[in-house]
Amino acid sequence: MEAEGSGEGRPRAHLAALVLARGGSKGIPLKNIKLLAGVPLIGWVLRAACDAGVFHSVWVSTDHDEIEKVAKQFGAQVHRRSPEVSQDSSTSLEAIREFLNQHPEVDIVGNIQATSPCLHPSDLIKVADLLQKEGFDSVFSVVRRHQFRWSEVKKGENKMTEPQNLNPAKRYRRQDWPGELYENGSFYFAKRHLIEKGYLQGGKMAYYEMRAEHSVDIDIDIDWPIAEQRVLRFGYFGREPLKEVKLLVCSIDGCLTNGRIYVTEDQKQMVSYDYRDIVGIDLLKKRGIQVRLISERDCSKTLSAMQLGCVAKTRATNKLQVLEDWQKDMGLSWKEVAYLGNEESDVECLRKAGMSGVPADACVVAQKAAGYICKSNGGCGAVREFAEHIFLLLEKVTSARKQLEEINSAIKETGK
Ligand SMILES: CC(=O)N[C@H]1[C@H]([C@H](O)[C@H](O)CO)O[C@](OP(=O)(O)OC[C@H]2O[C@@H](n3ccc(N)nc3=O)[C@H](O)[C@@H]2O)(C(=O)O)C[C@@H]1O
Repeated sequence: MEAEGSGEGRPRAHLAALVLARGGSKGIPLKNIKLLAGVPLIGWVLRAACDAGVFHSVWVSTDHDEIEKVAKQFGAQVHRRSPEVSQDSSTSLEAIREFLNQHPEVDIVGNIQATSPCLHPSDLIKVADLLQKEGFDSVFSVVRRHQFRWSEVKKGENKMTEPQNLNPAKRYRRQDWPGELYENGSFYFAKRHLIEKGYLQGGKMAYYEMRAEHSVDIDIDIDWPIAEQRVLRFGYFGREPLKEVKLLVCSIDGCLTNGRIYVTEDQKQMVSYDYRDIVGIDLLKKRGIQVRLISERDCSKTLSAMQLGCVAKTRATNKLQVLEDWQKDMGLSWKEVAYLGNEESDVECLRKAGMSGVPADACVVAQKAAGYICKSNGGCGAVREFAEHIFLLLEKVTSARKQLEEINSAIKETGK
């Protein structure tokens, strides 16, 4: 994470990334650490900031214990802020000033907003360059929009609406009009002296134009599901190259079923499953992903009755061992294995698998170990949902390759 000197014997100005994440929020409770596509909201931008390699320090300013924990998990340092700058009415500028007061070593601070989770290291590398090499005092993110604006007419006003940026007699087609630049709220970088004077934007200013598909701003509750789809498609997933999943191992009781066992008077056992999950398994198989099932219980009769056509291991006292054996047989690395579990006995497999998920009603330890928490409960569509998550990540593998190329070319361009 540590940024290097300028190479001319003069150390570069201390550039700090600062994510503001108070505990209270107007709409969604504890929004800043709510899971977005299986990752806590602040995690998305912290991952990009840490991996950019241009910051001397990466910080989260918070007033909340749980947010502090998550921030540290994602490699950030934590500034515990005062209640005065943690109110609904507190501005970002107030919180940034408080941070700077307590950190005299920082020369330039970048307020990266967690509410814009599609940020990429390549963006931050270019911004650092504008500040440190090209000498800008402040840089903020914008996005290009092709939107025609009209003046507002208040009720009772005897006025007509007027076109603001178009000529109705000659309406441009999208491709004939460059559009306009809008602040998109992803980040605001500024030198200390500006912020101390009460400005986030000022001095020698520059904007940084972000790609439209990376420009996501979670403002209200309904933005959340849209943002979720966006990060899965366009977000930054970390440095480690993603690998295609080749095998899904699914725990039977509590994932494929809801865990309930009905016992009849003649001692027969019955479980129920959701047909959507069977569709999920079929879709995975069609995409060339093997699905195997695992249970601690002897449920072989139930399984043969279900006719799923999946390899299964019942009475598995050591699930990790079973997975390791399967991996060896199939010649797979952990990265190529996805695991859906719900119990304490699944925790090790969840931790090791390249992709891991739990149904919404999984036990807490399993939830903590998993990368993705389904919205559906076990036996009620969790397998189908996790399959969908795997498909989106497969698309991601392709775009991650492109991202890596972009990071490398950004580094080359800026000569770092
Ligand atoms: C730099 C700045 O002025 N940011 C403001 C932005 C910005 O103008 C828009 O994003 C532009 O599109 O707007 C606000 O944005 P919002 O309230 O969503 O805050 C953005 C993120 O910053 C955290 N935050 C904000 C203020 C504060 N005192 N402490 C904080 O921790 C929030 O928890 C959230 O993660 C707004 O909509 O009211 C309030 C923010 O203060």
